[in-house]
Formats: sequence, structure tokens, C-alpha cells
Amino acid sequence: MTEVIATYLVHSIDDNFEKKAEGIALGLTVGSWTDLPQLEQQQLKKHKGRVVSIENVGSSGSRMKGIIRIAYPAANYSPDLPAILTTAFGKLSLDGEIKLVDLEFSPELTAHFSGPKFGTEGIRQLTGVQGRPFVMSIFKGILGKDLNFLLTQLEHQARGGVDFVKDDEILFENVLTPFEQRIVRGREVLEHVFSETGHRTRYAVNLTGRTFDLRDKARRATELGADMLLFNVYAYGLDTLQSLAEDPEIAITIMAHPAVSGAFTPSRKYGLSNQLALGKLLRLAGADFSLFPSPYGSVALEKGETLQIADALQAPGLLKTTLPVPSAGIHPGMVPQLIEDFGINSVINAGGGVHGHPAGSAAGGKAFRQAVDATLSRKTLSEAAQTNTELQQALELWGDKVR
Ligand SMILES: CCCC(=O)/C(O)=C/OP(=O)(O)O
Ligand SMILES: [Mg+2]
Repeated sequence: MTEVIATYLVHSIDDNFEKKAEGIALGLTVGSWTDLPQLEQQQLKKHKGRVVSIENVGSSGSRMKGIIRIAYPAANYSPDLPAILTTAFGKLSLDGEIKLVDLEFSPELTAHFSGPKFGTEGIRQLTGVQGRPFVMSIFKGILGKDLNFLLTQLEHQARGGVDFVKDDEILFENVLTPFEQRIVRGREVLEHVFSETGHRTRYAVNLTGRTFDLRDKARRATELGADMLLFNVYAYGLDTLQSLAEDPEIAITIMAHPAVSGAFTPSRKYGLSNQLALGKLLRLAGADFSLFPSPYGSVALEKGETLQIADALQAPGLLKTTLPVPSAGIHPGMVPQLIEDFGINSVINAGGGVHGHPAGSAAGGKAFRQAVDATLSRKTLSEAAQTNTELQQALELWGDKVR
């Protein structure tokens, strides 16, 4: 059956979850049922929502907690995320203490989504990076600074051996560091570093501006030789991301940033789960990378939640996999834990943990690469620090434990 099954966490003053479930299944589809004439019931049967399961999962304060799963037939909506989200959690999202925890797509429905254009394996083939997690750094302190400042910081990050450098999500079109100049001049800098060191760093430029201009701007970026695009997906919308990812003329990877998603994910009683918002839906919409708060950074999520996000991004399935990028407050001392938690099909991402290094940004990148090498060769960081100055300096500043 072509359908989507929504899983809701419901908090209710009573445990009559059957009534609530039936009310949702009908209310978001055919409206009413038992009082309809037989003929009408027959005609509407293919549109009726179906209660799949109900589970009472205890209580929270004065509320009973229930998990309700409802199936919505594909006959009711067009196969796109705006329609599916509005069907499964449109008006219902306004109706009290209810959280959308998951959406299960049938294979037939999933077939309508292209998913990531490159995905994990495509990114490994593109970059030649195998057998280790990627390392990425983030521009910091760019607002109000000119292009030379940005290019100098880019060169330092590249000389530190990071695989990717991303714009910070708060860098928009501006007269000091214009989008197209960042791409063209940034490329020159990275080619120069490559010619000198043999190391290639790729730059994720922030795709910003009005929605209807994004496609042409992204196509222009591709023409100019941009490597990657950063995209604040929830400031725009999932379907905007999907339209960019599906465009054959935008033949570069797209990195989804979680900005704004905190407006509707943290509550246990309302909104969307992070595994859905920063995991499954971004993979469906075509993100090659998905950034999310790590379990031990400066805007931490619970570890279980981050592992669910990563699993939604990397689980085997019809779509290519999206690289998880646990972020925020990351420093080299966290590398063993990051690799233990997220494996090598992930991106180790840091801004302050690179630029805050006592010996500067290049040393910060080197410290991360040294920490990755140490971890993969089963050395402790303190052992590796004995022969790696940059790592030693990083551990002296930040330590080698996660909080
Ligand atoms: C979850 C997003 C993290 C982010 O955007 C960012 O800029 C992190 O910077 P640091 O915390 O590594 O300095
Ligand atoms: Mg940022």
C-alpha cells in the first residue's frame, strides 16, 4: 500500500488514546465515517486514515503518554514534502500536546524522492578521502571583515589539512565578501595551497538570498567552480532544498545547516523530532551533509537523539546516505568519542576548536587531523601528543575528554 505512516507522541489527561487515534485518522482524512451511507463509505475507503497501533507508554506529571501510529493513504496528497507534512502534521500540529516523532514512507512513495545527489560514497569518490572521517572547519569572525581577511583565514584553514571549510551560517550576501568573489577568489587560494602542499580543501559557500533567486544563484555558483553549498534549510523549507538538490545544473554537494530548527524540535510535547527534522527529512530532500548539535558541544543534544539522527542519515535504504556532521563546541580532544559514536562516515566539524588553537588556525586543523590519525591507529591522544606538537597544544588547552 502506498502510504505514509506517522508516529506521534501524545500527552493526554486521560489514556483514551483509541479515541484520540480514531479522531486523528478520520479528522485528517475523510472527516466522519460511521454515519456515512454504505455507498459513500465504499467511495471514500481509499481515502480513510488508518490507526496502525496505539501504545500507552506511561505518564509524565499529570499527563498520560501514548504512542499513536496513523497511516495516511497516498491518494490524499501529492508526493511532495509540503503535502505530506501538511497531511500528517498540519492542523494537528496546532492541536495540543502532540509531537511528530517519525514518518515511515512506503517504497513506492520514497521512489518519488531523489535523495542526496552525491551521498557519502559520492563524496568519498569526489574527494578521494577513504577510511577516515572528514574534517571540516568553519570561518569565524568574518562579519565586517574584507575579502582579504576571509581569504587569509581560508588559506590558514586549508594549510591545516582540513577537507572542507564552510561559511558560517550567518554570512550572507554583503559588499565586503560577496558570494561570487568568495567562490572565485577562494578557489584561487585553495588551488595555490594544493599546488604547494598537494592537499585539497573544498569550500562550502553559504547559498542565501530570496527563495526564487536561489536556483539561479546556485547554478551560477556551479559555473564559477564552487565546490559545495551550505544551506540554511529551515529558514527556507525542505522543498526548496529538494528543488536545489534535484537540479542537474547544480552539480555540487549541498550541506544542510540546522539553523531555526530549534524553534520546533526541543520540546518533548510539541513539534518534530530531531531524527525526523535533521535526519530522515533532510536525506529525503537531498542533503549530502546534515549538521546537528553534537551530544557534548556547546548546544548539546542528548546522545540518544544524535545517534537517531545519524542512523536516519546513514541507514541502508533506497536513497544514498547523508553524512552526519555533529557540531558545536567540538575540539580535538573529542575526536575519539566522535569516532566511537558516529564512526568514520561522518564529518568532524569545528570553528572555535580550530581558530582557538594557541598556534593559530592551521595548527588547529593539524591538531584535528593528528587526533583522527591517532584514534584510527588505536593510539591515545596523549600518546600521539608526544610526537605531534599541535595536538599537544590543543590538549593542553581543551583537554582530551568530552564533558
Ligand atoms: C550546529 C551548528 C554549529 C555551527 O553552526 C557552528 O558555527 C559551530 O561553531 P563552533 O561551536 O565549532 O565554534
Ligand atoms: Mg555556525
